Amino acid sequence: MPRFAANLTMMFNEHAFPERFQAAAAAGFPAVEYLFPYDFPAGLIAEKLSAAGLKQALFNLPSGDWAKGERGLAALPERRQEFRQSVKQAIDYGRVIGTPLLHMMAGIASPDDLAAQTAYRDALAFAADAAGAEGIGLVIEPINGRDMPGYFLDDFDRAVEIITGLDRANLKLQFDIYHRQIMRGDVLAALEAMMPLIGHVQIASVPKRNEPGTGELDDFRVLRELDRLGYEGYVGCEYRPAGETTAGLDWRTRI
Ligand SMILES: O=C(O)C(=O)[C@@H](O)CO
Ligand SMILES: [Mg+2]
Repeated sequence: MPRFAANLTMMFNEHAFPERFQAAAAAGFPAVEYLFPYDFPAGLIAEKLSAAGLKQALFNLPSGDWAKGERGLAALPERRQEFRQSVKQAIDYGRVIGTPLLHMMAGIASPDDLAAQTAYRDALAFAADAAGAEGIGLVIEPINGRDMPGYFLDDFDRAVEIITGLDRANLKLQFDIYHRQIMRGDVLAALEAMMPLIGHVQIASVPKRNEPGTGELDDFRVLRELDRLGYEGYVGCEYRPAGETTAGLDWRTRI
């Protein structure tokens, strides 16, 4: 059975963010992930984690002005300085919170734009090296264009090619089963082929992004396949509960 991390951005929204840690632990999760910790002091997040007896699985680098539609800075050449500052901020937080992984979002840019391609590869190498110096891994995640129109990293094969090309031991793929099913399907074959490069996995049902087991894919079969393939990381539960979070958690007993 995979080890699950509750995604506190999507789950336990019945509580204010700082109270979600305790709620996730009470619901039996050993670990948590979320998009951004930056609205709170890193020390407070570390206290909440430790008081709840939780491990941190991952969080994202600052990704620009989310409310205005920004989804990362890495592929935006004109934001290079800000991007580099964001790497520093994420690593400062990561050190205090104790995260093993950071997710670097690419931004809204055309994948065919040569300047964006160069900026992205440069940003990725910079962030991987800076995180690696602190013993932290870096992941990148292909995201489907229906949820995130115009997102630069919109293809799994391209992500694999970029990761392989940069050849950094701490640079891996964030394989979100929900995005893969929407973009390409063929989930089991892709997991097997990409497993050596996978640093983090996330799951939600397709198409509604609710609890696993409520959509078109046999999510439980996919989760058992992760075990068979020897995946040892966390599986982030990055789904929107259909109702109250704890009321929908019985899917974990059906794997
Ligand atoms: O949307 C997702 O999927 C994620 O994993 C986020 O980190 C980025 O929005
Ligand atoms: Mg995801």
